[in-house]
Amino acid sequence: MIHSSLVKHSSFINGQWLSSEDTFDVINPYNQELVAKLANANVVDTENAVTAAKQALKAWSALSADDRSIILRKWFDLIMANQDELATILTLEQGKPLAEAKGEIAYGASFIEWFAEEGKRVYGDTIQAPSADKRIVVIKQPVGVVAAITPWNFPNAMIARKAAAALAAGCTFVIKPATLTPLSALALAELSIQAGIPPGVFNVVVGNDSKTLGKVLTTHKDVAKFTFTGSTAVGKTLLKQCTSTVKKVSMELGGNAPFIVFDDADIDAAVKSAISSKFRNAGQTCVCTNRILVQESILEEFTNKFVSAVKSLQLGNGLDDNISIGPMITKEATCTVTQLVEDSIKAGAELLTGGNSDLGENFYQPTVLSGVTNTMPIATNEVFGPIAPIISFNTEQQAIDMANDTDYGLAAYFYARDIGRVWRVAEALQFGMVGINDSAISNAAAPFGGIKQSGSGREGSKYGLDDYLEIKYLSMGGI
Ligand SMILES: NC(=O)c1ccc[n+]([C@@H]2O[C@H](COP(=O)([O-])OP(=O)(O)OC[C@H]3O[C@@H](n4cnc5c(N)ncnc54)[C@H](O)[C@@H]3O)[C@@H](O)[C@H]2O)c1
Ligand SMILES: O=C[C@H](O)CS(=O)(=O)O
Repeated sequence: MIHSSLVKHSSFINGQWLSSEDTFDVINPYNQELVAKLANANVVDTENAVTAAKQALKAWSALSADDRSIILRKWFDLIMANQDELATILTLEQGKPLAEAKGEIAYGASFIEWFAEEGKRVYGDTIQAPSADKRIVVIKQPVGVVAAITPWNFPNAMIARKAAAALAAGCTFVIKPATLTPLSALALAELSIQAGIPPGVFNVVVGNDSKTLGKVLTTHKDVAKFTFTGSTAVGKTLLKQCTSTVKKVSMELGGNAPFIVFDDADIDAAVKSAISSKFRNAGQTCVCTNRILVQESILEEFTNKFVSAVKSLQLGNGLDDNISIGPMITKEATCTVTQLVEDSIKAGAELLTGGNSDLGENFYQPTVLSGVTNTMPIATNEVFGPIAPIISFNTEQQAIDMANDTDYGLAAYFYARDIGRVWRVAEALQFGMVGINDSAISNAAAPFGGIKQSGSGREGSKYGLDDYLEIKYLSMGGI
């Protein structure tokens, strides 16, 4: 168990901490030890959270963007002042190495800093009217109460990335974080109090009956907008549930990122980039490299250098120094990747390094498979684990066709130096985000999001507010 003033044990609704006899456990993925027992929210609690957000909306949206900015900036300052403690809580509930957890806290906070300023840049229009006695004005207003559901793999940043834009736009917010990793969200709630965010503006509902709580958030008539980050399968279910009240919806879903290495690439740079993109968060990242496509003429050189680098990665407890890969989130997740590897080897792939680990039930070694085809399970599924499948190709068009042969369209990466190739491949790849000689693509200034079955909408950047604003057209006659 962890003892910190930022560790909270119940939902946060209308500025109050809820209590309940019914509890659920938060478990440390490293050793399966109990981290905390939390009060389990129910339907009524969730409805009360929406009501609190609706009641707080008028006053919060009536504040000037500057006044909201001051409060959000204070929230950012408090998060950064508590970065180490927040990171420790995050690693205890999610497992990632502490250095990555600290990075996630700063990354999540950067969206609050970004939208504290961006909220001041909501602009409207005046439009030339068709007749002299009319005037046309376009204004933008906050959509209203926003409900959100987020995943376990980035338990701080996925919430901050949404709440920052929603609050800056003048909306109020109800979040149901992942059942496996609720502590980071509750710590943000505690700091929201200290920042002066009024009761009802930021509400956190925690519970282990996601389906029931999610049904309230996707069907409640007072929720104007629903935003989800998670798997494509769950996203489709929630999207359907939102139709009954025609909510404004944004979806950040699954991915199947290709990492293409062409024969004109800087191979050493490509190896380093592929390692960080593949093994960040033990491969449990939506924009992780999922398939490595290497041109035949450089396949041996790239593979040898990549395998050598993988063998230097250290598996262990995220709280310890010099650990590059922590545990996977659950035993079930480990079993899933084990099956994907075994099925691909049966289909003809070769294990170059890695495989099962004796460190514990949630551990799987950083693994490289060669001789993989784009139709093997390890290439067609979102692996969400520390497995690097290497697929060879001959021509540029073959690489593009293989990269695009997926229902996902979130992130893609490629390494090349010929300027003509860079433009041809960048424009041909069917993904929302493309890293060119770069795989560190996530930041608050850029529009994060996907196409196809990776979702809709964008988070971060000047585009990130659009999802939380409604356009209103004013027609003035009789002038
Ligand atoms: N595109 C992005 O920005 C992004 C970011 C992070 C993760 N992801 C994706 O999320 C997935 C991994 O996260 P996960 O395992 O938590 O995903 P998940 O879809 O299983 O769960 C996500 C959230 O939905 C909740 N949930 C699950 N079933 C539900 C239901 N029937 N009704 C209501 N809520 C429900 C969970 O409790 C959790 O809070 C991967 O596919 C990954 O690619 C995408
Ligand atoms: O897993 C999904 C996250 O959005 C990854 S990132 O931290 O935004 O790159």
